[in-house]
Amino acid sequence: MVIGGLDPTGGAGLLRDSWTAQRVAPTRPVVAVATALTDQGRGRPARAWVPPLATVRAELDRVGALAEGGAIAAVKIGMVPEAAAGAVLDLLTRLRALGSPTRPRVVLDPVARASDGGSLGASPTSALALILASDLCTPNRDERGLFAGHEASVRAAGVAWLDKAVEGAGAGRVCDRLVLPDGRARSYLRPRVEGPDPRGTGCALATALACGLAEGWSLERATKAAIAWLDEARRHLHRGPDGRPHLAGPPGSRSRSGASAS
Ligand SMILES: Cc1ncc(COP(=O)(O)O)c(N)n1
Repeated sequence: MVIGGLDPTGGAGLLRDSWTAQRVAPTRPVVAVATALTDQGRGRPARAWVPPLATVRAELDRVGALAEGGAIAAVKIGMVPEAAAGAVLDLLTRLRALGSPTRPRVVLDPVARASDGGSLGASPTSALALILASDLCTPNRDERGLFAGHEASVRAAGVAWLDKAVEGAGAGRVCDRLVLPDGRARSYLRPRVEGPDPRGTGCALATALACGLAEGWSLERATKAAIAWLDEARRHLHRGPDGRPHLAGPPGSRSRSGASAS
């Protein structure tokens, strides 16, 4: 289950999530709800529009009903504009009320800005409310700055935290750090994959992680597997319709040449 914005270039957002889930967990059906339509990648800052809120709410209600029937194993949430934040929070509150094993696990990848510029996500206050109602939050460096000082409430809410690309990994290396709600931490230190930084890596990692959680894996195992999957995927880039390097498209699509697109 993926909830987020539609980036028509497929670099990030719902298309990226859906293609990632199809590659990582090909037998699992994907259900998607669009919280926004975006226009990005023409050398201008990204712009976003929210579909009629009643439609978004109706779609999220449908997801809530599917989850109550035990049909949703995991949820990945990406871009949530301010106008849709209340509706998504209502869904997360509804999911949290479900008992195990019906309750889907929720991975939230906060999206504040597009890498091309342009603000996309909800206010830090609304985003924090969504974080506190999820199971794992995967902010990038800029986004985690928005939530500095809230670590204690995040932990108290039972939410794990994955810091990507933490400082001090050393030359040619990269390290992500998972902090569990009980304070235990696990570091994933590995060689950096050389080459351009493609779009949508945050979306892809969070979705791959949700796919692992859907299998019933622990956070540590799902994180390790998702990081390994993304590191490999970074080796197979193509130039997207926006001229930027993208991860591969849906399974079966050819990875076009021009992998070193910048
Ligand atoms: C709909 C949507 N979701 C997420 C991102 C972040 O991705 P990126 O950092 O590649 O701009 C984005 N630009 N658009």
